[in-house]
Amino acid sequence: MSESKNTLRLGLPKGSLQEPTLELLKRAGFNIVVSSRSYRPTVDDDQLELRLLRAQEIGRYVDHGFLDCGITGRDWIAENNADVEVLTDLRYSKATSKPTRWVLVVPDDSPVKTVKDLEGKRIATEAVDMTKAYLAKHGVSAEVEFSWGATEVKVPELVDAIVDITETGSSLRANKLRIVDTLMESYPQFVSSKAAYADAWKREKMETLVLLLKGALEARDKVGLKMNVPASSLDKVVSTLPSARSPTISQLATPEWVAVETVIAEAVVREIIPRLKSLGAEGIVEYPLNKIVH
Ligand SMILES: Nc1ncnc2c1ncn2[C@@H]1O[C@H](COP(=O)(O)OP(=O)(O)OP(=O)(O)O)[C@@H](O)[C@H]1O
Ligand SMILES: O=P(O)(O)OC[C@H]1O[C@H](OP(=O)(O)OP(=O)(O)O)[C@H](O)[C@@H]1O
Ligand SMILES: [Mg+2]
Repeated sequence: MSESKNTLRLGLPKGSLQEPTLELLKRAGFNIVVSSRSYRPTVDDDQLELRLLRAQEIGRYVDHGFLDCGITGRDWIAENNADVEVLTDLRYSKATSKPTRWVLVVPDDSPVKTVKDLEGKRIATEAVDMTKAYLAKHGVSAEVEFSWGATEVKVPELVDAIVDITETGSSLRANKLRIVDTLMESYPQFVSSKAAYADAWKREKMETLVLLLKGALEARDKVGLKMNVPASSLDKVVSTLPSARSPTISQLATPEWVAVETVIAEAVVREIIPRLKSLGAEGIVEYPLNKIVH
């Protein structure tokens, strides 16, 4: 076991968050290979030592110091009451960039309208403590039973309501379920043990990782756009571009033309390009971005 000072042991979540997390690390510049059945992925950075663990357990293992740091959902860090340093929220999810939501859910045709209607009833969930704390906050006394998963199938035959995860809502629709309330929103977080945070080398390594991960996330839905524009329509072109900062404008060799370069949301490109074209822009080039670091 290499316990040398210059190694950072990072836990990555197996399960729902595995693929999006490896994809994000790849965009951040780290190529990770997970061979089948192996929970020790390899990475092209010999200062990193990786472990794949259940998302539910990473917070606890960081707290206890088996891992220096880890990426896992804020929901499980809170549920485990893990005493860790949160370096950052990482705004990605399984399928979209929306957060995971833990929701109180009943069958579409249930008479339950608010949490108060669950007085004396039964609720199944994987997040028992979160659910108990929520009921206590609302002064409702109901039985909360732990569910190992496939929780949607348990209403209405086994329980009156469930508290489960939703992202896109498709599982709820498929199971004809209705949301009564939201208990928590969660994104993955990058967390560190107190000891790793106090170690100058580890802390710097983690801060670099966080910078690269955030840069990769920031660039994810954006593209670069550059074009040549007649100087006479420059003002109109600039007001068409929804850039957060002003675009870069450079003079071309011919005085009547300028080059414009900017970063915009990929979602608006298909509307903007025809407008730029109609304003006389030429040589419009759209290119992908790997990272944006502010
Ligand atoms: N559909 C989803 N969309 C976004 N995030 C999700 C989704 N499902 C789970 N997550 C997030 O992934 C983490 C792990 O989720 P969960 O507890 O459901 O375990 P899992 O990895 O899906 O394994 P399993 O559900 O099979 O036990 C949590 O932090 C959760 O917020
Ligand atoms: O709103 P949606 O986008 O449909 O996401 C919600 C689903 O995602 C999770 O399941 P997961 O993929 O973790 O499988 P699981 O049933 O094994 O937990 C969760 O338990 C829901 O079933
Ligand atoms: Mg799951």
